[in-house]
Amino acid sequence: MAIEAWFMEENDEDQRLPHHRNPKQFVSLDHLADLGVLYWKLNPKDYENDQELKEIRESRGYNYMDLLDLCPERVENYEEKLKNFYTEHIHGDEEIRYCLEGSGYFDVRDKEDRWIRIWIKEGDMIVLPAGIYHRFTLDTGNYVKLMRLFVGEPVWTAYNRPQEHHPARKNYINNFTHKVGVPLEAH
Ligand SMILES: CSCCC(=O)C(=O)O
Ligand SMILES: [Fe+2]
Repeated sequence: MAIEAWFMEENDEDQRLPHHRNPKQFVSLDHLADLGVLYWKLNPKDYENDQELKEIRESRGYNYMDLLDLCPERVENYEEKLKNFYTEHIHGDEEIRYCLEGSGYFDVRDKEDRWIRIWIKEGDMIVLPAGIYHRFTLDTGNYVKLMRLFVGEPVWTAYNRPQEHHPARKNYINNFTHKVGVPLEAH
């Protein structure tokens, strides 16, 4: 099954809960693609020899790779990292994550500044475009193992909102939000 995403109910409940609206309001992959969010379903079992992953990495130039095993025993400053992950931010580059085990939520802002919650599970790979406001939390399963990919030397710097003057933000706005409904000839 494809990935699930939905509009979030914003309230003070535990961030690890699903935060569905009532009734549930799901978001399609097309809607995510409109925001510049890319998605692939891959086979996580033998990721070291996966031809499909290899092809994605080659075609998009993702030559850097490491693994993030998100549990207190394996991550320094675990609590602080989790807190930073859930603070709304952007990056100067794409954020590319491939879920090998466990699950978690990537929240992204849509064009009307609503939160969309994207549920990442084993085999889900997503790319968040540079400049999109986002955050991440574990779900109630409390564990995820992610592959992180990057073009060249990785830069993980997070710029917390507001960042309206950041070049990556301006670029994102130009590419993904301004041109909605405008015919191609008009550009
Ligand atoms: C746990 S990876 C996702 C968190 C995030 O947004 C980031 O690392 O910048
Ligand atoms: Fe991020």
